[in-house]
Amino acid sequence: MAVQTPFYYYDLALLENTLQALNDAIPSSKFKVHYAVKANAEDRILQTIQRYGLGADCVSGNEITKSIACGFNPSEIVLAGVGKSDAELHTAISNGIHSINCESIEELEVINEIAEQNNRVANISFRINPNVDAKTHHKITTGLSENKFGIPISEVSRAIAEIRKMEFLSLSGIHFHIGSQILSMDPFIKLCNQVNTLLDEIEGEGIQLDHINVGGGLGIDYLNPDQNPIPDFEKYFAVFHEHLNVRDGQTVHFELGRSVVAQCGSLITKVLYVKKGATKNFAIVDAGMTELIRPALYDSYHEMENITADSLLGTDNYSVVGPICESSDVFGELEMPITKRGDLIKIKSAGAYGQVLSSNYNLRDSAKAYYSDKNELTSWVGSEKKETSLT
Ligand SMILES: Cc1ncc(COP(=O)(O)O)c(C=O)c1O
Ligand SMILES: N[C@@H](CCCC[NH3+])C(=O)O
Repeated sequence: MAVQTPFYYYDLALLENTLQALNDAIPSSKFKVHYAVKANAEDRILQTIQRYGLGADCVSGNEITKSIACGFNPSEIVLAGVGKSDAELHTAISNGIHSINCESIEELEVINEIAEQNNRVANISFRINPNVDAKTHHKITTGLSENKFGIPISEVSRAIAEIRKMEFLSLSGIHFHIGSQILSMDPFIKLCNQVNTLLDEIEGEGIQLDHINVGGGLGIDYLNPDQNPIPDFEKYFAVFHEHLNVRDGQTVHFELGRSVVAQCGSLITKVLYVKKGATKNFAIVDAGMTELIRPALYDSYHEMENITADSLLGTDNYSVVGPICESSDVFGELEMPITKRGDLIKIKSAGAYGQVLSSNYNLRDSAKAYYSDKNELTSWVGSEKKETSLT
């Protein structure tokens, strides 16, 4: 079978185990998880997640349309985004999604107009910027005052005054998202404390909210993906169960992306050349920042493994680089079994913010996705090389 490298490989059994672990860890019937579609929007991934009862957190009109096509009920879809276009708002409102996370007072008037055109009342959550430091990479921090996201806490009263004037809007919740790849629970505890104070204030204005959306952000173990394939959902949910003062009748929404899908995906790439450089060996592979941009964008670490090398031949150090015409097109440096042209390298933890962030820069072809429940691929790897497992 002709299989073109590079390709994404998704372990659906691991995805299902992760979803089961997530559901088992939910401590309260008031908790509802919406999967952040931006992390991976492959049909089969979305369909699997939908089967486990999660809702969808979208950031574009196309994500809403795709989520509905993959089986999500519009009443379990939320939309966020600092710059929603009129067309995207039409998509959200005409489909009757659960709520729109409004990120500025300026946006309210536009949403109100579009709701009126659709002759519907739109449920609004205020996305509030809590100025909580997520203590993660600065490029994926979203809840600090300097970030573009959300309404500043100091503006909440004004936002309430404005929404009261809008005939086609109903304030049903508040929303937060402080950042991504968060491993310490401290920022989430700080967030809970901020939310509690704000809930008191909002209730002081005579408003009862039906949901509190605390966003996503739970991190994964990029350093030990094989040992820790499933994040500690129990510890994460316990923080909110313990620290959030949820009122009777209120639900708590979560928007988890990375923690659901990162570990089930890998990028499989073939070694084109092993080149002896002046100071190091380069393993030049056929995947690049076009298939996985995280190392180039955030200097992020992804574990790699030569899955076809003969381990008896010894090891050497390699800088694994892609073919793209950019010096940042580097996946990392590591010691691997002696590597040669034609070997396959598995770049792990690529299921989140991998394929969705791919591009055709340098006019490259788009890499395809394969899934573990089709054994065509395992036999392909086996016939190309020696018997090896992708999982
Ligand atoms: C508003 C919002 N919700 C949810 C997520 C998902 O975050 P994560 O993949 O870290 O769980 C993001 C991305 O950071 C986001 O911007
Ligand atoms: N793209 C980022 C996460 C951003 C999340 C979206 N707000 C990453 O790969 O880590």
